[in-house]
This record gives sequence, structure tokens and C-alpha cells, in this order.
Amino acid sequence: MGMHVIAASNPNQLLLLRLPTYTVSSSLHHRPSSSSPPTGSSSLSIPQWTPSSWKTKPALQLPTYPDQSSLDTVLSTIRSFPPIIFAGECRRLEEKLSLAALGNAFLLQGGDCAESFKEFNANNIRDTFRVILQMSAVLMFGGQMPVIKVGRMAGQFAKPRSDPFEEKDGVKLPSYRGDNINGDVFDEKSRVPDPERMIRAYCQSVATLNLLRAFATGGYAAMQRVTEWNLDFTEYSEQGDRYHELAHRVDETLGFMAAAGITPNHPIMTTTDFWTSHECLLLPYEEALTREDSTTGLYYDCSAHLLWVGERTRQLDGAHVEFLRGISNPLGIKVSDKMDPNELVKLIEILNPTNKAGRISIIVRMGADNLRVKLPHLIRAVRGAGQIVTWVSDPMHGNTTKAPCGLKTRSFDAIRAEVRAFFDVHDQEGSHPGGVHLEMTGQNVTECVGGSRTITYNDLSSRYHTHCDPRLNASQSLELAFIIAGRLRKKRLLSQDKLPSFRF
Ligand SMILES: O=C[C@H](O)[C@H](O)COP(=O)(O)O
Ligand SMILES: C=C(OP(=O)(O)O)C(=O)O
Ligand SMILES: [Mn+2]
Repeated sequence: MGMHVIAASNPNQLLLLRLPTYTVSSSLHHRPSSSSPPTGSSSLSIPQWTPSSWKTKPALQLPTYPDQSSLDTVLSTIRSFPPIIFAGECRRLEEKLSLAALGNAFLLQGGDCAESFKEFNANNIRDTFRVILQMSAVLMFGGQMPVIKVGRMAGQFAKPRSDPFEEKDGVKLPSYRGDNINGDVFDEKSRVPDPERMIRAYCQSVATLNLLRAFATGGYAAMQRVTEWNLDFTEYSEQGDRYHELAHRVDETLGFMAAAGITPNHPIMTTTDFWTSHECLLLPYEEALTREDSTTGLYYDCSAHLLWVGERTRQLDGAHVEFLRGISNPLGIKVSDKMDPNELVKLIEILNPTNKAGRISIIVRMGADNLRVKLPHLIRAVRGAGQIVTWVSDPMHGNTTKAPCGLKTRSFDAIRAEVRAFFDVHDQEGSHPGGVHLEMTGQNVTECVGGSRTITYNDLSSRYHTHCDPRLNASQSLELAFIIAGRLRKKRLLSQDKLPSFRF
């Protein structure tokens, strides 16, 4: 990956010099550029962006730190730390996502709902990476198109909550908001926001990405090892067998290519691209890692390659949208059934005024039934406005329920139903299903019910390790990958008019 030097600058000063005031017109096709000042009555002046201009807007879901001076000290320490990722990598990801917007690549974004300090170890990182590699092989085989691998990893710590308080046995405490903010132990001290946690989150993100980069480029992810990415507990299972069969077919193909003189030792075969992402929630932290890229003069949030705005913080006039509009990383927008089509168009216009392909992924999370009714209207509105986006399905967050034991869970059937609905609607609308966004782990957890190795309500408490929402385990993740691959394959064969003679 190309490296670009990023100036660790005083962001406020530099930006005032560099960015002119600019405008958003009511038509996407007549957008004024920064060098040509706007004319016409439909233009609306937009105040200048700086890395800290979000502070002038209402911010939801942010913690109140009890000690301002220790917060300031931590933030200035983080400002002095090196960036975690580089601008050039973000641009490459954006290019890949622009292919997915047109149906020529597929995004696989997955990982924990909330990374934690407690579960931080090499085996957990390796196992999640490995199941993503397996899923990617399955999807690539089915879709015969590139799979863009993006982890909810190396920075996914901050959590928005439905309720600011949690009550247990008559005791009421502030909710847990992710390990970079407070602790999940149910006592008063743990729930106080502690800025020092941001330093630990930064260090854990760096160490996680370091290992991911080693796996991605150091030989572990070489396609020749496709038959070796086994997880012990999927070995003798239906999903394990299906994976083995597919991996052997890939392996044979590689042997055939080698025999034909096509050397498999090219970096395309021996390394893989892997990007990181998280919800852009904790704005003081994100601002402290925002740097100007010296090669382009643009600002990047160097905490991750892709940042998304959550369903609870995507208000058009809110602090999170204000922050995101000024950074040049590719962005995600989470969208529930509450999203109005016109509001979505406005939000995309604010975040992507130049309509750059690959910049915006719309991550739809509304449950199968809502999706069948609402998604067509969103697709039509976005298309009508001429906006280019990558449509992604998050089949997790519209399907959270409470099991009789009180634990949050999701049913595999509901998740599968939402993925099916997503593909059906895109078939019907002639648009492209560009990817999936999953809460998943390589561990053999019991958090979501169902799947081919059926997990029941009674099983949930045996290995329920998540710090926030329930994740698919490795077997459920692979099973879902086979279902999605089947849909990608069907789409491909239908477009080539070859469907009847094939089986998957
Ligand atoms: O992960 C996402 C949210 O933080 C989560 O769905 C909210 O969960 P809650 O309803 O338990 O607060
Ligand atoms: C909080 C999350 O999602 P949403 O904003 O879609 O609820 C999440 O992805 O963990
Ligand atoms: Mn979640």
C-alpha cells in the first residue's frame, strides 16, 4: 500500500487558509466547484468546515467527562500520536467501493459490535480475520467478482445506546457506552466516562491493525492457503464440509493455472487488501486523529479507513454529520425504516456534494418486512437525484430481540430473510446489491439463535461474550456467506443467460 506523509498540523489554522466557503445547489448536476463561486437563488451558503466545527452543532450520544483538564491532556496526547491509517489507503478503498456501486465488486464488512479491552488477544483477531477470508473466498467463487474486505476492527469501541441509563435490581446507573468511554461492569465507578480509555483504545487499534497487516501481507492470506483457513470448531460440521469442498475446487484451479504456466507467486495471489472501519461516534477522539494529507491538502480521519454515521446520530444539522462532511475517507450511513427518502437525498448531498462514486455506502438495517416496503422508495429517490451510492445490507440491527432469559439475541432466519429481501428489492429495482455489513466473530459463541448447528434460547448463556449486540459465530457467518454467494451466482448467471445448467 502506498504511503503518504500526513502533516500533524494545527488543523484549525491550516484549514482556515485552505478551504473556501462553498455552496450546495439544489441540483446535483450544476454543482459549483470551490473555484467558481455560486450564483442563483437556489444556492445555500454553507459555513466553513474545520475539524472542530462539529462543536457548534447539537451532538447526541456523546459522554460528559467529569474532568475537562484530563480530557484536554488526553486529546493533546492523541493529537501528537502518529496516524493509524494513511490517506492513500482510503482513496484505494474508495475506488474499490465505486466498483461495488456498479455491481462489479462486493463489500464484506464485519466484526464485533463492540471491541473490548478484555477480549483483546491475537487468537481473537486471527479467528475473525480468518473467517472473513473464508467468507470472502466463498463470495468470490459465487459472484466471480472482487470482494472488498473491511473489518469492524481496530477501532470499533464507542457505542450509541437506546437508553442513557441501565437499571438492575432497583439500581440505576449510566449505560455502558463502549470501552473507549466507560466500563461494562455494573458499578458506579466503572460507568464514569474516563478519557484515559481513549489512549488504551488507540494503542489497541494500532496493535490490532499491525497484526492484521502482518496476516494480510505476510503470507497467511495467500490464496494457496485457501484449504488451510480452517477453524477447529467448524472442521466437522456442515458449513466446514461445504467450505472444504469449495476450497479444494479453488486449490485445483490454482494447480491448473500453475500447470498452464501462470505463476501463483504474484502479490495478487500471496497477499490481500484489508481495511478497517468503525462508527464515527466519539467526536473528540476522531477530531484528534484528523490530519491534513500533505499530498492533496484534504483532511482524513486517520483512526480508520472507513467511518460510518450511526442511525441515532445522523441528524442533518447534527455534530456527527458536520464532522463527517469535512473528512475525505469513504463514509457509511446507517439507515433504518425511519429514514425519509428526501432526507436521505439531503444527507447524501451534504456528505458528498461532488457526487464522487465510492464515497457513500448506504447501510440499510430495517428488518425484512420493512425493507421490502421502504427500500424501493429510498433507491428511487437516490436514483432520481442522480446520486451514486453503494447499497449495503446490515441484516443485524433491524432484527435484535430479547430472549426469554433477558439476553439480546437475533435469529438466523430473520437475518437470512433480510438479506434475501435486500437482493430481491435490488433485482426488482434494477439496482446493485453492493455488500453486507455483519456483526460477527471467528469465535464459537452462542449469541444469535438458529443456523445449521441450531443454537436455541437455552444455549445462549453458555458462550455469550459480546459487550453489546449479539454476533454471528463462525459457523453462522460461513452459512450466511454461502447464502449470499448463491444469490450473487444466480445474478451473474441470469445476466449471462446461463442459469439452468448450473448448481451451487
Ligand atoms: O450496536 C448498536 C447499538 O449500540 C445497540 O444496538 C444499541 O443497543 P441498546 O438498544 O441495547 O442500547
Ligand atoms: C450502532 C450500530 O448500528 P446502528 O447505528 O445501525 O443502530 C452498530 O452498527 O453497532
Ligand atoms: Mn451493534
